[in-house]
Amino acid sequence: MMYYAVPSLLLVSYVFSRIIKYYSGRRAVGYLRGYAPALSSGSVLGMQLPTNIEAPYIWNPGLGISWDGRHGSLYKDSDMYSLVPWISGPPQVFVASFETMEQVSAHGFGFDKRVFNPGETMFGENIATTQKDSWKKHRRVFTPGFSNKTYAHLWESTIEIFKDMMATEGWDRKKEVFIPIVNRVTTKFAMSTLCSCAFGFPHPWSKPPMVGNGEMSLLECIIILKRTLAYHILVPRWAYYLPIPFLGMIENAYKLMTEYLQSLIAIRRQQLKDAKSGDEAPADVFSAIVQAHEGDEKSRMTEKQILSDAFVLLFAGHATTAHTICSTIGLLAYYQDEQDKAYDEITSVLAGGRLPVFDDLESFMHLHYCFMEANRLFPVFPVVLREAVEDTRLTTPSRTPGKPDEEIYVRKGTEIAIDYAAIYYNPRYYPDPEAFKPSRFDPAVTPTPVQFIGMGVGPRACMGRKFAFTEAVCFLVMLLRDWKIDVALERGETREEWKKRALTASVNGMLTMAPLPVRLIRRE
Ligand code: HEM
Repeated sequence: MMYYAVPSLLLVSYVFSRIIKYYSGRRAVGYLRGYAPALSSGSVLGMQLPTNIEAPYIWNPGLGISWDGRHGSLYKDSDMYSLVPWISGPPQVFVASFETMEQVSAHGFGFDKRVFNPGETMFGENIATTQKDSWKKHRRVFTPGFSNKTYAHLWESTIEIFKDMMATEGWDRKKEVFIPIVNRVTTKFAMSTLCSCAFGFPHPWSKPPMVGNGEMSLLECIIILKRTLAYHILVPRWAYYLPIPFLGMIENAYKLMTEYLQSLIAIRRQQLKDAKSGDEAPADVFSAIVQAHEGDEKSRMTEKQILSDAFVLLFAGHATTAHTICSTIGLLAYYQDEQDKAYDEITSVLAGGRLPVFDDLESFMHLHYCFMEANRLFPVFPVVLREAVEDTRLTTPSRTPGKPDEEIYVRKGTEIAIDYAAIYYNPRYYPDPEAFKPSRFDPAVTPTPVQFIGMGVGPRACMGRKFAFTEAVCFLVMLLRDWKIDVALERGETREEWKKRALTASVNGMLTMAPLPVRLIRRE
């Protein structure tokens, strides 16, 4: 009898604790209508298990819930719904209206970055994860690195790296080039420009920087860390000492990245010291971060924070831009009329076939709009998370004209998911949302242009916005100036079938494009 009593008691108390979790979760989301999955959408456990988002019963929505549900099927008749998990994860409120997004993104309404942030598991607190005064400190440290001098240098470097890429790949000697996976090219390109202009060290196309005495490239090391982030959160430290090859690989990548960043920091400190006695010091973002180990209390950071910020810069600064340049190329390959408009703009600005200069940036507005529209159709972050840091009120306009705003009271600890994907695919905000229409952002064509929110809104909006636009526009000008981009069809495939195969994406931490095949045809 006793044999069964203990397990039964444990089972009963577990079930009881889950019931309490569910009901306190319902109270936390102000009893907002929604779903009761077993796991919350960002749950680490859920990332490893198969996901489903079919209403009415969603058991594991997974990180892809916003992207998979971008056409709004989960919202029914309101712009808010809740996910209250009963096994693991915090209660969540998903919001898909501009008004609520602004409320949650602004300071002072009781919302901030999440207290437990998976982005901190590897290297600790950094600019993208921290809150309040600590965040202000990180932001202050980064700011001088994002100057016009940086952008002008970035423009020049983009041109140089573009030429290096063309020569090294042998494309500059060809009339037609087949690129089976554009994603790889744009990733390497964005990494090269970031290394040169944010970190101040070269990343030649033929000889990318290596980590750990040539064990693997810097890019490969970052990719391993990105793909295995969930293990860092789930697996306890002691497990890495067990003879399990997979965990050994993660630990090795982590160790190599730490050593690499520490050596970069040491070299830069020395350069900055030498510069004080005459040499010219690099004035990039990395220098700004590295120098934060000295100075007053207001801006001094620990070695751990410096290392974590350097890693975030390395990651956020290349993967996001690479993804969006890749999707822009894919869309321009398919929508030839938009590519023609971009080409006409380029030939009119670069009359006489001259090279573009940084001062031309604002003249390529159609390319800006193409990049924004690519970001709208394939947002790198389909959802952005915040947390209620106090009990607070959340409102959203009613969908029924004349009815008062919907209002709920959320408890401290509730996660708010700003559903960018659902906003972007909502015809109320972006008419004909499936279509690639860059001119929807253009005030000269659309009297009330739509809003660009793809780099966040409010004080936590993207620091690298101008960096990304400068690089992307310059890269696209260089590419389209000399090459017509076209879809690369498989035998017997139609353009429509290519679109279904290639212009598609899935969530893998962030949104990831499917392998994108294109052809480049040299312009006469
Ligand atoms: C197309 C390219 C990019 C996109 C779509 C993008 C998107 C975003 C978004 C949506 C956020 C806000 C996240 C939130 O509210 O929680 C953000 C923050 C950030 N981004 Fe970007 N980003 C891009 C490029 C870059 C680049 C090139 C850099 C650096 C060189 C960068 C550095 C950062 C940093 C440091 C933050 C954190 C800001 C803070 O919390 O104060 N991003 N980005």
